[in-house]
Amino acid sequence: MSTMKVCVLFRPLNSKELSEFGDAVSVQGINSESFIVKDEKEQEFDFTFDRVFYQGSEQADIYEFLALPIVQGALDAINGTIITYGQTGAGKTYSMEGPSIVDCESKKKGLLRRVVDGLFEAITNSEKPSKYTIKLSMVEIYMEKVRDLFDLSKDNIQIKESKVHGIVLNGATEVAISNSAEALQSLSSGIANRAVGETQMNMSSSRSHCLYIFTVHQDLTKDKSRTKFGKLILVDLAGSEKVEKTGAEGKILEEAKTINQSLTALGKVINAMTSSTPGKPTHIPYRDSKLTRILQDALGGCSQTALLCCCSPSPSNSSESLSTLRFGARAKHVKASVHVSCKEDLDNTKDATVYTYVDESRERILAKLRERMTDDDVLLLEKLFVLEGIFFDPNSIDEIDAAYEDVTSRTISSLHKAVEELSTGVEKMKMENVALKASLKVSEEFYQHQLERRSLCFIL
Ligand SMILES: Nc1ncnc2c1ncn2[C@@H]1O[C@H](COP(=O)(O)OP(=O)(O)OP(=O)(O)O)[C@@H](O)[C@H]1O
Repeated sequence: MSTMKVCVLFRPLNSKELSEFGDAVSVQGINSESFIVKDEKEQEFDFTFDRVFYQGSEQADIYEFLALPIVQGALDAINGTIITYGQTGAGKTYSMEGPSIVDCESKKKGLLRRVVDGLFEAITNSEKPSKYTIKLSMVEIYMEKVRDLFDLSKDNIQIKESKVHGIVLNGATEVAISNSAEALQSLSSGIANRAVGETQMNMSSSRSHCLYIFTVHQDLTKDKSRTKFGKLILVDLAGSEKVEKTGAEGKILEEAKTINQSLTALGKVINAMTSSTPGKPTHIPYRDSKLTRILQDALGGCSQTALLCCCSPSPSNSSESLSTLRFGARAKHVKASVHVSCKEDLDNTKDATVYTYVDESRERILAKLRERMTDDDVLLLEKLFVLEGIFFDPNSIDEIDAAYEDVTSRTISSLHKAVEELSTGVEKMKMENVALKASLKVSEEFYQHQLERRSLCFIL
């Protein structure tokens, strides 16, 4: 099942484009999925995506088509990512925030506000006997450093991985939000902090990636033993334009290279997912950038992803628009399956709660067992597997992590020690070699001397 939805948005022409090129556009729509784009040489390129939003499209339509299924997924513990991609000024932030996050007429509200409203609306209307808790984190990635937008003093957040919670931003502020108004307040303070950070670091927001991370915890109240959680990440990427080609120097060039690296990493991850064969493990290079690492468990494989390729319709930007569209076209081939993150109490009779992380392999094993056994027997085996450590027991994850780190650091230090011992041994052997050579030389000279004496005696 393909869960990568790729859409294209052509924003309206801006005043600069109108004054330079009038109302000329490089895009010719065919229908709601296909269009043609002309490059500077008037060469035409066909594209087909899941949906095209032409100039004048409604923000509500974009939300409903692109984001709503992902919002619903997050409430069902399916991780999801919504990414806006495109050159600076193409409409990424406008799509996320609208013209302003707070002060904005209802029709123009961006994805963020609609996602928040969608989450709380679904919770209110939910017939499930569940208790939901939503938490929000906001971070910015600039020059490969992750900064907490709720606390600018945390400017180098580390990324960790836990088997229970997946990718975790170590120490990043998580704000509990219980309604749309609270969410809006937090979002606007994060966005204001981003502007403060921009001034502090003398950079532009278009040179950093901004991530809005919503975590939805769901406790099934009737059966307190089950907790599900889904993560929904909205990503407003840095501008994808090729600044290197413009002859930029110094800091701007460094920024451009870093952005390029992380967008390339994103492209590689998408390509790796695209070329993967079901059933065959493929290496997906999530660790190549902070961006892909953070998105690891909310991108591809086990999650639902949507990419909004934002483009200018102006002929003056056709080259950048084509580059954005090619990125989107590659992403379009992603095939993935949906995965549910779920912690489940398997033994309510015990004081200590035993949670089991439901992963795909475990589900596969259980499905196989269910073919031959009764549900009760499978449940019993499942408990046994947890006790025997055959299935993962997330309660011990911290201990496992700590033990793993411990073993790793012990291995590294014993390797260091071995290298030191080897170097000392080599030095010792070198010195012995020098001494041996010297004594050999003395012996040779002595022998030579004896030979000369003998031959002299013989002559006499
Ligand atoms: N869908 C749209 N409808 C109306 N105006 C838009 C739309 N998209 C963008 N604009 C206008 O274009 C301007 C630039 O858009 P925006 O700031 O969203 O670009 P961006 O891609 O986020 O750029 P950056 O990389 O600098 O963040 C906005 O100020 C907005 O006025």
